[in-house]
Amino acid sequence: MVGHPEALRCPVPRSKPCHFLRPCLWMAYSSPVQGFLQVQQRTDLLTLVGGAVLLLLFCRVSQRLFFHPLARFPGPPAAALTDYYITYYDIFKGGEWINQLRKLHERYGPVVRVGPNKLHFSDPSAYDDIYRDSRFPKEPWFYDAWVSYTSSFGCTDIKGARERRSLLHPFFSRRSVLRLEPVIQETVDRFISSMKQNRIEGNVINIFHGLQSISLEVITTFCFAKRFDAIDYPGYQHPFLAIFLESMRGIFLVQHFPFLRPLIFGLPEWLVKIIAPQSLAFPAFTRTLGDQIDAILEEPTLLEKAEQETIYHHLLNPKSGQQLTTDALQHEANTLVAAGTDTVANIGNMAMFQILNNKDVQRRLRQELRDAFPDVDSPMPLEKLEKLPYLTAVVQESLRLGHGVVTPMPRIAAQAKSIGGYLVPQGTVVAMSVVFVHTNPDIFPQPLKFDPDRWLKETSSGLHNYLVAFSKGPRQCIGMTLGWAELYLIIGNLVRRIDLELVDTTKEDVEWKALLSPRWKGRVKARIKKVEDVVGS
Ligand code: HEM
Repeated sequence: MVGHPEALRCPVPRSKPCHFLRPCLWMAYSSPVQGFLQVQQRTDLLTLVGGAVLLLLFCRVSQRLFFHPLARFPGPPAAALTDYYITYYDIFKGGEWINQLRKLHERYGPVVRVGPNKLHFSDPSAYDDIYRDSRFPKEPWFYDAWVSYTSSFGCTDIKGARERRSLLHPFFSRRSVLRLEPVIQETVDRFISSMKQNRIEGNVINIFHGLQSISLEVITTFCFAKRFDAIDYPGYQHPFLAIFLESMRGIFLVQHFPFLRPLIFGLPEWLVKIIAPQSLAFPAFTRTLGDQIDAILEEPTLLEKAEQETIYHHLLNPKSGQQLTTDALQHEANTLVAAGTDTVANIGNMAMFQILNNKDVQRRLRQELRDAFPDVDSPMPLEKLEKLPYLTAVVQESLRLGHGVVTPMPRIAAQAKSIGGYLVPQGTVVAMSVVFVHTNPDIFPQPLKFDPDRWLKETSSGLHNYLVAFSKGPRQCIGMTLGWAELYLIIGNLVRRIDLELVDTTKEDVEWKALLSPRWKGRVKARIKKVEDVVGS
């Protein structure tokens, strides 16, 4: 009706305006004035909406700060208001969340509110309360980002996870791992041969990359009966390993900004390459593993022809009673390869640095291994390595200081429960990084010192309860037996059969930032001093 004569004629239809009012009314409904009024109305509307938003915000802020069930727990107000508090340390400060957690616990005590609905604990007693409770599911917000919701790792449904674990369990049993020991040994042998070759060429070795290629070879052989031949790559830098590391960064990004997921997976590759090239790593990672699964599904005889049993024998076993979709097979592959590669390499990296950096540890370990295997040519069976007390203590101490997974793994308190002595309301997201158990000075005096002897004292039997690198409870690491086996065989063989020395490496090189696992700030570099003997040379 704007500007319509009818509209001008009957603004006040029932009362006849006096002469004085008429021009005023005309003015009021003429275009410029009406425009002004419209602007006015719009401003009013904006003010109204703005006011409503501010009111809602005010209510939200007050609810989170003063009336939320977690309001009584101490912590920074910013964390009580938004989960982006953690995002800031995880993403913008690049893996600084654990350091910030340390500061928060120093300031606020053993329990800190780290998100609107999240608590983090630092008292070791809380670890069992959280992770051993079979009623506490994994938190979907955290685990969905791994694009492995139907896998053993990513499944947040308690019953679903139990079923998947029971399907996988036979493969990870002690008996299975012993049966597969020759695969690990053969991989370590190839690695030692390649190190000898590097020595001839005068190359310094990046220990972490070397160990990553061993663990990748082992897990892909176990999964798909296929080697990636990562050990044969120059500098042990198989492209898959670079993709793998980048994809971890991409996952963290998607975790904090879930709206990015359809962008990464939906947009054409050329566009993502321009906008966020690093995020392409994850699709590339899953594609590489997807290709392995497609190959098995197209040619099932690949598994039959395999020299040893593989994980996919179990997953595709019709007798299991579980029919896995292609997506589920893919998710499990993502999980197994990621979980089996980085963890072992990280702990091994810490172990080799500490051994080579500490002459006394190196001397005692070598002596024990020499006594057990006087002939350097003789095989070093896992069962015999496991009986060596000092080697065992070195592995334990490496697990303690290498941690395994450092980012706090969140669980949902399915019921109100006392955790670390604090009554936590039902529905709260609770977590505790293993770092707070492994570096607790009351349990491990001088916690940052690499001291294998702490595991050998008569009083140390209770210490095992506080070695939680593989976590605890119903979602404890399913590959724990395999992880231990790899560490015994890698460390035992490397220390007994070659004489390594560090090159330009200091303890700052094993400082880390948290990106699920520790991400080393530097590199542990070493070269062979003397070859006592090398298998396959
Ligand atoms: C030293 C080596 C290893 C360490 C320190 C380690 C540590 C861990 C930790 C802390 C978890 C619990 C994660 C969570 O709470 O969500 C876990 C889970 C898992 N790990 Fe390991 N791991 C190691 C080796 C392996 C290996 C070799 C495999 C073999 C594929 C493996 C497969 C898994 C799987 C499938 C899960 C998920 C289990 C579940 O949620 O039910 N891990 N690991």
